[in-house]
Amino acid sequence: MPAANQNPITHQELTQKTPAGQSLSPQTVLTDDTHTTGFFEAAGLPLPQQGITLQQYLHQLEEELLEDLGIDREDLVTQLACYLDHMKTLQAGNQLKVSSVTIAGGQNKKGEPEKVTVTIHQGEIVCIVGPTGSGKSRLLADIEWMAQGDTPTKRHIFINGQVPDKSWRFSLEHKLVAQLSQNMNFIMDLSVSEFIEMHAESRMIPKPEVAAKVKEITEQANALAGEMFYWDTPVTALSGGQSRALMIADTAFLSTSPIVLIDEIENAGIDRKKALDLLVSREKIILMSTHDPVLALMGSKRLVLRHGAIQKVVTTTVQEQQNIAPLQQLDELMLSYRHRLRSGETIDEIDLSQLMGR
Ligand SMILES: Nc1ncnc2c1ncn2[C@@H]1O[C@H](COP(=O)(O)OP(=O)(O)OP(=O)(O)O)[C@@H](O)[C@H]1O
Repeated sequence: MPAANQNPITHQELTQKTPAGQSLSPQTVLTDDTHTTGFFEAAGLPLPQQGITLQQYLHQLEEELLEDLGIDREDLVTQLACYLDHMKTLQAGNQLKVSSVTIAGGQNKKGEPEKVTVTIHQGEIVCIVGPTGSGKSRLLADIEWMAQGDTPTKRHIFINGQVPDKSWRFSLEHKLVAQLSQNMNFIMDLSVSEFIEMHAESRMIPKPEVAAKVKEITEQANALAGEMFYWDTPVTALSGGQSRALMIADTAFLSTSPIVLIDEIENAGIDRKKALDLLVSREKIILMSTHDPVLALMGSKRLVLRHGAIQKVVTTTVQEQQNIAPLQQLDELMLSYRHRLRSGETIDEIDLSQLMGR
């Protein structure tokens, strides 16, 4: 049995360190349920004996061990409370199966009614198109925040046909929606692998599997981006396109969020089709704002925005799906000229023979 510590934390202090709303108290009995076990293991602490209270456990911890780990008892309680809270949120998110998202119209920028209700089902990609400033990003933001008539558009968003639970809307931990926005500026001083490890940890990925995730995500992100980056590259040194590629691979392999919102992936200069394939294979609901015809036709339908409202819902026809291939050829041709420009060549002739010969 470890020696009792000289400065036992008081009952009052312990209670103060326990965040409000958490069911952790000094008298909480530490059972061998997987969550507390996982926490103590990850922290490098001895597993508590069966039936012991949190306070008794803390008193038993050796001072030397805590010093080695660089943690004191008060921080430990705060961290355990946050960890249990996080587990609870994750479990709630995982248990919730999102089979549909419904957008119920509100009003346009002039206050006129938006007479549309659209339901998007699991596994569907829906595109959002419209002129600059027509409200595409606003629509994505409404979904992200699960608007309930409380945004400028007055839209309502329903999950599985119902008003979403308040905790999903306002909790920082709400995991229903992953957002890949246009600006992916990293401010943290982390390497690519540290960044992925941090995400893997917060997703409760078992420690032995984390290294494989880092490798897989780095490889997949590199397959989307242009110039290679490595696991030890600082995230702040990634280009805009590389950052987005990393976030896309990270979302595809680590995020459990059933809804993914993508804002103008085409501006990132990454392989758009590969990126979509990665995300779609995870059976998510995808909403993507785009100006790109190839991407727009990959969706099952597209929402056409104008003056801040959904003006029209267009279902992609079979003919349009067949038109993706020639549009992609055009795209590749443009891309080849872009590469030539980038590598300092001149463009004196345009060769359209490949297109004509299709
Ligand atoms: N229904 C609405 N009522 C009031 N304001 C709106 C409405 N829809 C959009 N807006 C506002 O209009 C502005 C332009 O919208 P937004 O940025 O969503 O356009 P966008 O289509 O994404 O543009 P871009 O293609 O340039 O990215 C924003 O300030 C947004 O909040």
